[in-house]
Amino acid sequence: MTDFLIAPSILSADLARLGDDVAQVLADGADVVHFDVMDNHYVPNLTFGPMVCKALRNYGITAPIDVHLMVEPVDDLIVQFADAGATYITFHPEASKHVDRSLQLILDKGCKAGLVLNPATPVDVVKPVLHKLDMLLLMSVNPGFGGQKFIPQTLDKLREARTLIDASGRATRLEIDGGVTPANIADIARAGADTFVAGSAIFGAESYKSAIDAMRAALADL
Ligand SMILES: O=C(CO)[C@@H](O)[C@H](O)COP(=O)(O)O
Repeated sequence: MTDFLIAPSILSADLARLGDDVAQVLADGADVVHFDVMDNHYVPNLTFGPMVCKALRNYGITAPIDVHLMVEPVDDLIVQFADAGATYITFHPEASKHVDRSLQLILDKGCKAGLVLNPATPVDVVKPVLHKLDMLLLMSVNPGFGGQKFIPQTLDKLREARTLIDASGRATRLEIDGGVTPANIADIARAGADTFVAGSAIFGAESYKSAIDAMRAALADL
C-alpha cells in the first residue's frame, strides 16, 4: 500500500495564531507542514520567511516542514531555511541559474531536496537531476494564491512523472499542490501522487479532522 502523506498549506492557516493552528492540524491527522514562501517577485504575493519556520520549531512543532520556495534567487534562502529547521526544501528550476548546484546545496545542508514544476513547465526538465530529488512537486494551479481550481491537465503530468520516478528506482516523493479536495484526491492519487498539499480544503473546513479523514477515506482503497 502506498504511504500517502497529507500536507496542509499554512498559507490558509490562521496566521494570527499560527503555532496553535499548526499544532491542531497535526493533532487532527496531518503528516507534514507545507510552508509556502512567496517573495512578491517570482510570484505576485508575499508570505513568510525563515524566522517563522524557526518560530514553529521553537514552539515545539516536530513534524516535517516542507518549505516550498516561490522566490528568486534561491540559494541564500536555502541556507537560511535549512538553518531554521526545514525538512524538505523545494524550488522552481526557473528561479535558479544553477539548478544542480542549488539542489546540492540543499542536500549538503542536510535537508531533503526537491523541484517544483509550474503548470506550463514540462516534466522532462527534471531528467538530468532526478538522482538528486527526494521530492518532485507538481503545481496544479499557477503559484501565488490559495483557493484556486485544480488544473485537470496536471493528471497527465502526474502520470508522466510517476513513470519517470518508478523507472529511476529512487524513492522520490511525488507531491501535488493546488485545488486538492476530498472529491478529487483519489483521481490525483491514481495518476501517481503520493503527497497531497491542501490549503483551503483543510484550513477552510469547519473541522480539520473531518476534512483530513475524508481525504484518507478517499485514499483508503488505493
Ligand atoms: O503554493 C500554493 C499556491 O501558490 C499552494 O500551496 C496553495 O496554498 C494551495 O492552496 P489550495 O489550492 O489547497 O487552497
